[in-house]
Amino acid sequence: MKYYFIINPKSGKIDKSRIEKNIREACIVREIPYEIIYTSRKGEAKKMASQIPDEECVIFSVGGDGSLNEVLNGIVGSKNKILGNIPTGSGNDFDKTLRNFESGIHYIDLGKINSHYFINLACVGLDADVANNVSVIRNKKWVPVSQRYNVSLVYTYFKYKFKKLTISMGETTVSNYCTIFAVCNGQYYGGGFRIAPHAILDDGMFDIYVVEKMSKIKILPVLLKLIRGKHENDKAIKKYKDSKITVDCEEPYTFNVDGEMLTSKHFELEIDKRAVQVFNDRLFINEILEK
Ligand SMILES: Nc1ncnc2c1ncn2[C@@H]1O[C@H](COP(=O)(O)OP(=O)(O)OP(=O)(O)O)[C@@H](O)[C@H]1O
Repeated sequence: MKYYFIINPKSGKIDKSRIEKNIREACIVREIPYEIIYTSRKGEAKKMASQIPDEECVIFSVGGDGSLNEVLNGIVGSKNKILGNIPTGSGNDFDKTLRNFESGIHYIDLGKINSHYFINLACVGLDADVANNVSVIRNKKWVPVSQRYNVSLVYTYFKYKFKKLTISMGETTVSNYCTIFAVCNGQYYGGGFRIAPHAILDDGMFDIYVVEKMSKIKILPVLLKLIRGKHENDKAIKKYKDSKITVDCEEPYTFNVDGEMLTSKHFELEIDKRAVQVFNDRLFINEILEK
């Protein structure tokens, strides 16, 4: 079976020439036919993945969660293309859940938001704005790469404006101004916050976390608990499990979807059960990431 590697040279800080050398060595030792392709701009990974012949193969995203999302959206629907991930991005949140899954090739669930697929998490509210504003902070050359998320957190905390959402799932409707709304397939977001410690990649359900409007002073302890992974029993945090959700907003609102932005006034989210095969041979992945 052939392996394809789609490398985002701009992801994270890992030296991609070393990764390329490790890929070549790992494939040659195993006598696996392979091809390496580099992206030159945003959006290209999806196109490249969709243009690969629909024959049994593994297509690896070599990058962060944004690149993985692009490759996923390029292969979804194919019965032959298996999704692989060599996590060389800054956050790599999806891999933090996948790496605890059994080694091998597995069918896992996907989330769908309007017509866009996601593998890890879709969120809207303060936490999503922090992730979305990282792209604003990225342009400020005086902010070190390691501090982008923290600077975005402070910037977003002061600028955040609550917006009203109507969230419908099963018998439940939540209609209020929103602090946090996270729809999780994976467990981690924001470069390592374990928002959904009980989320399972193949259970056919989203783990859903909602924090309604509260004063900005009261948000701080909730955020601190979230950062420390101690938020599960906080009364301000409501938890649900469902496979279908609709969200309506009075004005356009921007979801963060696997690290990418999606703006609309109406969102339909649903689980596509066991919709993609993922490659999780940890020996192979770790060999490529080795120094
Ligand atoms: N050659 C390229 N030049 C510029 N941007 C690219 C290129 N290839 C892909 N991109 C875009 O770069 C963005 C960030 O990539 P990615 O998410 O893989 O890395 P990251 O931000 O370092 O990691 P993470 O999302 O895990 O924090 C994505 O939106 C992707 O579409």
